[in-house]
Amino acid sequence: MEKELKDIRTHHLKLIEDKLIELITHKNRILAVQSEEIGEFKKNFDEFKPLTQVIQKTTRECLSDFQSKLDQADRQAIQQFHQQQDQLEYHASRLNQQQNQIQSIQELFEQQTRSRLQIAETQKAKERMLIELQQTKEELEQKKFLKQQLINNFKLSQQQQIQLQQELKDTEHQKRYWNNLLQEAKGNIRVYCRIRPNSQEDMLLLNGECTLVLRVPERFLKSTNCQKESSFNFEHIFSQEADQQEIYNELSDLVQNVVDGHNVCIFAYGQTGSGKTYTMQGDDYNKGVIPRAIEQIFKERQGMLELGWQMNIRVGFQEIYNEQSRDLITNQKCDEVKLLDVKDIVEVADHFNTAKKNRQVAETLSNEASSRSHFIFQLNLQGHLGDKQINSTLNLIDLAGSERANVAKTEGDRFTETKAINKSLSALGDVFNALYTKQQHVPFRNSKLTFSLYKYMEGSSKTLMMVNISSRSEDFQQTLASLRFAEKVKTCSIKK
Ligand SMILES: Nc1ncnc2c1ncn2[C@@H]1O[C@H](COP(=O)(O)OP(=O)(O)OP(=O)(O)O)[C@@H](O)[C@H]1O
Repeated sequence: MEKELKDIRTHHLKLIEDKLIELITHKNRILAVQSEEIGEFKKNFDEFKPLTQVIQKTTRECLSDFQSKLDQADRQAIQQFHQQQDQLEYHASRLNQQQNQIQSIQELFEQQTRSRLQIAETQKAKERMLIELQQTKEELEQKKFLKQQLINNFKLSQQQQIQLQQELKDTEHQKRYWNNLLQEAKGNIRVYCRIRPNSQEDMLLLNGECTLVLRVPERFLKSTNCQKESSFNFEHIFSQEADQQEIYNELSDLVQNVVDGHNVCIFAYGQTGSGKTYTMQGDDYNKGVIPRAIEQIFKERQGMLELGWQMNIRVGFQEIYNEQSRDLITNQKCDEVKLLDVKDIVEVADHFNTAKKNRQVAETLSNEASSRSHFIFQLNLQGHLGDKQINSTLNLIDLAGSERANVAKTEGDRFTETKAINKSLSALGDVFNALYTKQQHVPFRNSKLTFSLYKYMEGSSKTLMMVNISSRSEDFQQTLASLRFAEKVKTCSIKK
């Protein structure tokens, strides 16, 4: 076995060796062929070298020629590009123009569409208006018919109106007659009292609307010889709380008497500062008797004008100081004031302002003249309707401060003033007494005040004395004096 293996190996080795020898021989043959081919190639190369150089040169020339042609082509291409760009821009601008034109056309189109819509709406509105017109026409026809009916009714009611107006005139006449009777029943002279709101003291006690109790304050008990308490009765006593409207309500029927054709005098009496001017004139927010009376008379006049009356109103403003009378509009001394025609309340207010200014000037010249002088506002009413006539005057008087200073203790201007005031106020008391006790002789010539007012106080005239008093204990003596004066005036009406 081992021998067999050894033989096989030897055989194979022999085979490999043969193969290797064969390979090497083949290789050598190839190498020989190759070196032969290289020698051949080298020989060929040397032969082709000048040709190669010619080819290279030709190639270079070709390249340079090609390059210059390429440059030329480039330039041409750039030139063409610029030309085309110019053309493009030209076309672009044309395009823009065309676009703008298209836009304008579009806007025109939109406008047209809008106009068409508007026309359609106008058309609709026109149709609506035509319908409305038709309706109005029908309504007009109806109204025409109604108007004719109204004219017929109006003619009928005109006759009724004439009848009613006649009845109204008769009623007015009767109203005046009854109002006068009522005033006569109340007395031709009335005394009201108003307490100025200025203290919490209990010097004055109200007992109902007509009775007032005056208590003598402690410190005056020894100096006065009157009772501790005195009671006073008047037609009406206004408490401290009473406002301007409440006051006016109580005397507006007197003002009505003027419209009914009777003379009326309303006096505000009292010591300085007791509220006379406040009661008569008031202020911007609390109108007093004068502005309210003016309003009432103008209102009444309007009613009478509507009933066919011819009416004329005149006003005058007077001041009496130291027994001298002065017209506050002309600012001249006078015996009788000049009455001025007035159309309306505004004109009266204008004159009032002039009077106030003239009074203020005098006041600054002669120290508190307004407290020391009497102020008279006069309103004359004249009217006629057929055979009926009215000629009456309303006198609203803000008297000088009534304080009874001891004349003997005063000197100079104050002496003259006090004397004049005392004289005129006592003359007023005397005239009241003589008038309402029906004395033969009425001493109205005793003072400028009574002389100015006498003719408005006699006959069917009505007089109201508004006594303004203070409730402060330091004013006790003045309050007592005022109440006593008022009581004296009141007794005149009782004696009647
Ligand atoms: N009832 C009242 N309610 C409110 N204020 C009042 C009232 N009465 C008077 N006054 C005020 O008291 C002050 C004095 O009043 P007023 O001037 O009316 O007094 P008078 O009596 O007219 O004085 P004189 O005699 O000096 O003119 C004023 O400021 C006024 O506004």
